Amino acid sequence: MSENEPDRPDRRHDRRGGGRPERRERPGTGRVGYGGQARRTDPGKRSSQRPSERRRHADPARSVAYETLRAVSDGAYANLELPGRLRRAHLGGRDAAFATELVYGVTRMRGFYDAVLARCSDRAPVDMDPPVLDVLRLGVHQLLGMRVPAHAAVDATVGLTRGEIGAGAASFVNAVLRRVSETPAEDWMGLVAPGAGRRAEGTDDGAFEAPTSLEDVGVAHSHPGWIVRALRAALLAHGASTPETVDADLLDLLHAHNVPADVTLIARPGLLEVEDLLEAGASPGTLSPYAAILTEGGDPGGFPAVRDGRAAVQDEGSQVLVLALVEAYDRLVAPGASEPRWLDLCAGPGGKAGLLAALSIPRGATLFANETSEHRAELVESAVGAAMDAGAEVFVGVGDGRRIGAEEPNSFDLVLIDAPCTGLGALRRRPDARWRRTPADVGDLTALQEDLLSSGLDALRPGGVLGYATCSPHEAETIQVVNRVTRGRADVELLDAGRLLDSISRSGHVTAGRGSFVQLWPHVEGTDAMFFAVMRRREAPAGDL
Ligand SMILES: C[S@@+](CC[C@H](N)C(=O)[O-])C[C@H]1O[C@@H](n2cnc3c(N)ncnc32)[C@H](O)[C@@H]1O
Repeated sequence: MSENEPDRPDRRHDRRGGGRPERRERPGTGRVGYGGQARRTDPGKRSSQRPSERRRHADPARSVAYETLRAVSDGAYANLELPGRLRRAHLGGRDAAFATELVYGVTRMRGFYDAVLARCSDRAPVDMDPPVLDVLRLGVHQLLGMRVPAHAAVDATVGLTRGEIGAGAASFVNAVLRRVSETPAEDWMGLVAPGAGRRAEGTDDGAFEAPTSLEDVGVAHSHPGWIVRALRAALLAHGASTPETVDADLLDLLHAHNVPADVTLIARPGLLEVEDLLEAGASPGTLSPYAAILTEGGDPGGFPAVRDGRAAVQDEGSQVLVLALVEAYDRLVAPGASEPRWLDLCAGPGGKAGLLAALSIPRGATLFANETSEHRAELVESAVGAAMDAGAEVFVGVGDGRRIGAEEPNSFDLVLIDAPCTGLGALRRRPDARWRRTPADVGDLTALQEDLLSSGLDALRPGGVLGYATCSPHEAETIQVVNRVTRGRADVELLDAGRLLDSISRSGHVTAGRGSFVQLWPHVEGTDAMFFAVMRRREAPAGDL
């Protein structure tokens, strides 16, 4: 076994923590002073190597992980930053997988790891030098999240520190990580978050201990407290939980955010048969008839159809909301439509536009894909390329979607608004979003979302259908936006999005639809937490119907 390999196959974050462990010695009684010698370390665990023999430099995988985390701390996006760094360091195979696990593991669990570090140092994580904090988090992830053997995790992280930061920091990191390693991984949760409650994996029969503190729930599952509270409220608001079940459901949801999601592909309808992906080793999806799931970390780039755009990476939640909207169009609009025009108001980077473009071909519709960012509009152009080669008529434009309703009123038979949002529904795939977002973002985004929805409704032809979607379940961005905008409009009716979802889903019945809205959940449907509502512009003012 290489030193990079965990000694247990399961690298997942252990959801069962939170129960009170039997106490041995209380960590934190021997905290490590910063920038100097450890005040207390177990002499029996000291390295037997002389300093001159100790590792001076990190291996390339850890270096790439460290540099990526530094970039993320400075505002970069992990998913955009890491691939280029892996390429430039010529890392592939197991080393690339190891670096990826380090980056995403630390990004997911750093809230919990910081609570552990706070017990092992006399300096709070927020007061540490950011580079030192990043290496410490890398070390803690190896110790607690990956179960890399303690000596390998500590020595390699100290070598990384010595090479990247300096000898003084290396001795501090050495002392703190040794302190962390003195307590078994499974005990840490109960120590730093005793009120987090407990939910045993795969059971709902009594193996649940209710949390007594939402702050501790956030620490244990590494989510900021405001997100924990917002998600709990969202579970209730969307009817996914009752007051009796909400705490157990919340723990399941937060746990799901910390488990890496499988990559899901879509075989774009009319361009590729989903069977072609299944024959190449993918598994069928659970909701979308066009979904193919790559389990075991399959590489989408290995599929020629992904490379040429007949297939794409797309979560099933995103697939089904487009399919449900087009189902509404087929039932209510298509029979009377001539030269239909479709609008994707917020199209970048183009995942849903790619699906809409494929679906527009047999329906003879022209798709206008609008995006406010020039760069993201370029990505839309490439996403719709394969459908255009197959005959789709697509125009990509750069503009502010808030103005289209006034500039082109009553013009489109179908409008999709996949609104800019907090992304709290996609934390499995974008773990850095939980640390980037703030409660203030919610207010800014809901104002924009309301303006976009009003504009999209104005752009809709009477009789046309509109889908409003977010990859966030936050009540303010979902139910409240739709209710506030539609309340004042007698010309708009909400359609039963749940029934539309049922009619296009593989099983024919999905519990996610309640009333007019659909809210999917990672811990229930296994998708991102997409919300969508479908509405129709009435043919005539309500009084004349
Ligand atoms: C959730 S993303 C859309 C994802 C896209 N539908 C897809 O499936 O790939 C929201 C997009 O809205 C864009 N956006 C933000 N403000 C906008 C505005 N005022 N008008 C149009 N697009 C906007 C953002 O740049 C972002 O690309």
